[in-house]
This record gives sequence, C-alpha cells and structure tokens, in this order.
Amino acid sequence: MAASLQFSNSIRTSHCGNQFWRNSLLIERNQQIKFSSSISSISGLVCTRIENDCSRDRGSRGFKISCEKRNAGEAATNGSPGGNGELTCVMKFGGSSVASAERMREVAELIRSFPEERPVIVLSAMGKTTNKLLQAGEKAVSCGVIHASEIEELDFIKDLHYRTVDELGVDKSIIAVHLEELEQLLKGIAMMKELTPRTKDYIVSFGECMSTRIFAAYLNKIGVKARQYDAFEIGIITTDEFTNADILEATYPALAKRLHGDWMKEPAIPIVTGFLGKGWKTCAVTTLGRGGSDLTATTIGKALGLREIQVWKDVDGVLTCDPNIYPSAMPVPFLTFDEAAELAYFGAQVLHPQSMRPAREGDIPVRVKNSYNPKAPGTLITKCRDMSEAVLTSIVLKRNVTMLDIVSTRMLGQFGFLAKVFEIFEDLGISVDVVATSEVSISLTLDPSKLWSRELIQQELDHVVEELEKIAVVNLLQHRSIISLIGNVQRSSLILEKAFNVLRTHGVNVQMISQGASKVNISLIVNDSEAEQVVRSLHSTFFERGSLSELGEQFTSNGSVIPTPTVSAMN
Ligand SMILES: Nc1ncnc2c1ncn2[C@@H]1O[C@H](COP(=O)(O)OP(=O)(O)O)[C@@H](O)[C@H]1O
Ligand SMILES: N[C@@H](CC(=O)OP(=O)(O)O)C(=O)O
Repeated sequence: MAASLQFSNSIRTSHCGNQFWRNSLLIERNQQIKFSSSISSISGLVCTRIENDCSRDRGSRGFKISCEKRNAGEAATNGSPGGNGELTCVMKFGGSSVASAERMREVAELIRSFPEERPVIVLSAMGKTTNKLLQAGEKAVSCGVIHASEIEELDFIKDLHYRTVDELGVDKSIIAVHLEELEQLLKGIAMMKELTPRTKDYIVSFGECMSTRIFAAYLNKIGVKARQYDAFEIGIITTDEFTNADILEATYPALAKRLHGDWMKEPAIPIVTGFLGKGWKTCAVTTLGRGGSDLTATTIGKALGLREIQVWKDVDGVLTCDPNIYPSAMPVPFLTFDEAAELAYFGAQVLHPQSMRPAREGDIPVRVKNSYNPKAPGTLITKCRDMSEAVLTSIVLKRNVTMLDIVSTRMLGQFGFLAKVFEIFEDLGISVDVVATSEVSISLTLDPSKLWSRELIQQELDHVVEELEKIAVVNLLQHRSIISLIGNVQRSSLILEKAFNVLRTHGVNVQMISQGASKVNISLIVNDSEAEQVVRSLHSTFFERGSLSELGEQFTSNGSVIPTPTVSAMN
C-alpha cells in the first residue's frame, strides 16, 4: 500500500511544532516514521521518498513524504536483495569506505541493514590504491626493466590486496591474475620508458577491478548474491580524453539494458567498478577524472531511473567548509543540484565536479552519507529547496590558481575583443573558471586541473600569453586562490558586506570578484598565502552561533539568518 502525505509549513506548526520539522530532516527512506499524536493514524508507515515541493511559490516549505505500509515479513531475509522487484537505488562507496578487510565487512553489514533495498553498488579502489598505482607507473618510467618488480608501491598494492582476500576468506585467484598483469605492465612501461595518459588509465583501472571482485566474492561468501561488473564491459561509453573522459549519451540505454536485463534474469546485487569507462573510438579503458566514481554512481542512477543515489564517504555529508581547513565544519542538511555542482566545480573534493549532471537530468535525489557514521543524516541534494532563510551554504577554497589580466591595446568602443580573447582559449583547449570584464579589459582565472603536468603548465601559459599579447597587454598572476561563497545570492549584499568586513580585518585586498549567473556562487580571488586564514574567519563569521552582523542579524549554525530582537547591535 502506498500513501502520499503532504506536510506544509502550517500543518507542521499546528500539528507537530518545530520538533517535527527538525525530525523531518532526520527521516530517511526505509525508516519508520514516528509522528506526533495528532496524526498518529498514519504511524507505522515506512518512508520511501522525500521531495521538496517545488510547485509552490517561494517561501512555502512543503515536503512531500511518500510512504509505504510494509509488513515485517515483506523485508527480505538473510541479507539477499529485497523482494522480487526492480533495482531501487545506487550505493557508492569511496576508497575510504573500502580501505581494508574490516571496512569491507562493515560496508557489507551496512548494505544488509537495508534489507528492503535492491541496490546497485559502485566501488572505488581500496584506500589510496589509485595514487599508489600512478606513483608505480611514474617510477617504472625510469627504474629499468629489471627493477620494475621491486617498485615499493607495487609491493604495497600486492600486500594490501592479498591481505584483504586472506582476511575476508575469499579465493586469492580472483585478484592474482590482475596483480601479475600489473607487474607485467610496469615492466612494459620500464621498457618503453614512457607513461602515456592512455597507459595511466589502464594502470589505475586495476584498483577498481580488484576492489569490486573482492567485495562481490565476500558478499557471495556471506550469502548475499552479488555479481561483479567492469564498467568498460557493460556500456559506460566515454570520449577518448584519457584521464578526464566524458560520459556519452549512448551509455544510458546500454547500461540499463545490461544491468536491468541481468537482474530480471537472475537477481544478484550488481557490484560495478567506479571511475572507469570505455573510449568510444579507441575501445581502451578510460577514467572519468579523479573522484570519478561519484559520476559512475549518478550515471547508473539516471540510466536505470532509480529512486535515490547514495554516495557513502568518510564525512557526515557535504560540510560547510573543507574539514582539513576548518576541522569543526558542520554538515549541510540540504543542497540543490546547482549548489552541489558549483561547490564541487570550485574545489570541494567531496563530490566529482560533473557528478550532479546525470542526477539533475534524471531528477534523482543524491544523498551524501558517512559510512563510518551511518546514523548521521547526511546531506540530501535535490532539484530545489527552501531558500527563504538560507544565506550561506558552504565556503570552498581552490588553491594555486593562475589569473590573467588582459587589457585591449585598442580604444574604447571596439567590438569583438572578448570574442577574440575566448577564441584563443578555445584554440588552445584551456578552460576558464572565473571571469570579470569591462569593454576593454578582462580578468580571468584558468582551471589548473586542465593543465596536466608542471612543465606543461609553464609551456602552455607562455603560449597563451604570447597569443594574447597580439591583441592586448597581458599581466600573468600566479599563486592565487578562489574563495567561493556558495549560497543564496538573493542575499548577496549581506554576504558581501560580511565577507568584506572579514577581508578588511585581515588587511586582504580582493583582486577579482565574480557573481555567477547561476546565482548560487560569489567568487573572490585573493593571494594563496592569505586564503586559508580568510576562509577560517569567514567560516566563524557566517556559521558560528552567536556571530553578530552589523545589520543586527544573527546567523544560525547552518548559515541561515535570524533577526535579532533588539536594535542595539546596529549601533
Ligand atoms: N565541503 C566539504 N564537505 C565534505 N568533505 C570535504 C569538503 N571539502 C573537502 N572535503 C574532503 O572530501 C573528503 C571526501 O571525499 P573523497 O575523499 O573523494 O571521498 P571518498 O573517497 O570516500 O569518495 C573528506 O574526507 C574531506 O576531507
Ligand atoms: N579511485 C579513483 C576514483 C574515485 O572516485 O575514488 P574516491 O571515491 O575514493 O574519491 C580516485 O582515487 O580518484
């Protein structure tokens, strides 16, 4: 039996009070809902979906909570995928979640703790395996063939994976063949003295190929039927841009056909390699850029039209700031796809920059959860959310950015200047992050992730400057940081006032400022050396309870604004 319940602001206030609203933030799918006595007739239902009600005017805070009546016997037993229905959700576990045998056991238990789910599991490589594989590849270039088998990182990878199969009690042969091939590959690189982007992608693919095989074998061992899949064999088709490939449209029907078809023939939890794809022209293994398993998860979610995409990390959701900069950063309970995309694009490592696109296109909620602390509510990312009280959502820092000041050598009134500048960037294949313009000048920052290695950065930059100098006076400024203030740009004046107060206190001059048309991000460019301190102070100002603005407004711990009752703060 399915029921659809609509809770509006007024119902919430009159029937449940603020308590329910708070509780509603904590409701998760498949959780028993405990309603207050006034609506107890609907108790006993299980929540299956929570949606923001976007259909109404700004200011209303409706939540549509879909529920199902489930009898105790309806949930599957023995940890097997629940019921006979279709696949329900994606659960992606990152490297930190599957870093050891112990972590894999915990993740298996976590999956079993949702017996009514029929999930597709996406896994990253164990722990820091991807970094180790890349380091091994780089060492192989210059170590000589006879020393390729002795590369320290190869030993580390062998030891980690053999120890894990041993501790989990699964058959060693499932990964032995990969580890042998990896050693051969390193010898090949040593022989050629060359590591191309294509070979890099092939090398790192061993990480995901092994973690998924180990985990699938373990699930089968404990009685949970599972089937391992390599993404490049089941239809994740990409561009041939090695190390940073894009997913192509053909992926969606191909994935759906394969995963759905297999499931219908014989249900077994699919365990899919994250991060990997197959180049459409080369047919070689490609990767989706660092952290790309998030994108694999949302791609599968969209392809199968699943109800929810869960990305399980080692933090309590998307936080108000990078915890490495501000250790007591707090989880953000709700985000829109736009906010999350902007946050990821401007450097928050927690989500892959492109991962929100399939979720947004398929309108599938994404939940960011902590595999080390599953009870924490995490962050729910949906198409829209109530912004009426939101000010700032999160502060993101992107370091080591290059900035260019480009001033036209021609007089005012010249048209086509901007077009010429961007044509140069297009021809050189360099992507631009933040831009501020006037008619005859333009300031912009370059995306460092697109500039592959150190030597190339300088070469490419020299070339850009050379080309631009044909039409303009160019000033190249390196070691800059972008501080992105993600939030409600409807309140941009308030945000800017607070932010500039902080900057003034630290004696920091902003070198460029840009408010995106997307209306969720204000970007400030400062020197690298000043950036972290500024971010910490901004965080205290916007997110710490009791911080008082000169406008007489106080911020709550989630960055929203509450009016202060007296006027004394204004003086
Ligand atoms: N705003 C942020 N919110 C949460 N985590 C962040 C943020 N900015 C940076 N991080 C970092 O991102 C890490 C999680 O991302 P990642 O390492 O890719 O996870 P996983 O490997 O589990 O997929 C966290 O451990 C944290 O250090
Ligand atoms: N293993 C890949 C892909 C990935 O998504 O990893 P993680 O989920 O641990 O960020 C990487 O390290 O980039």
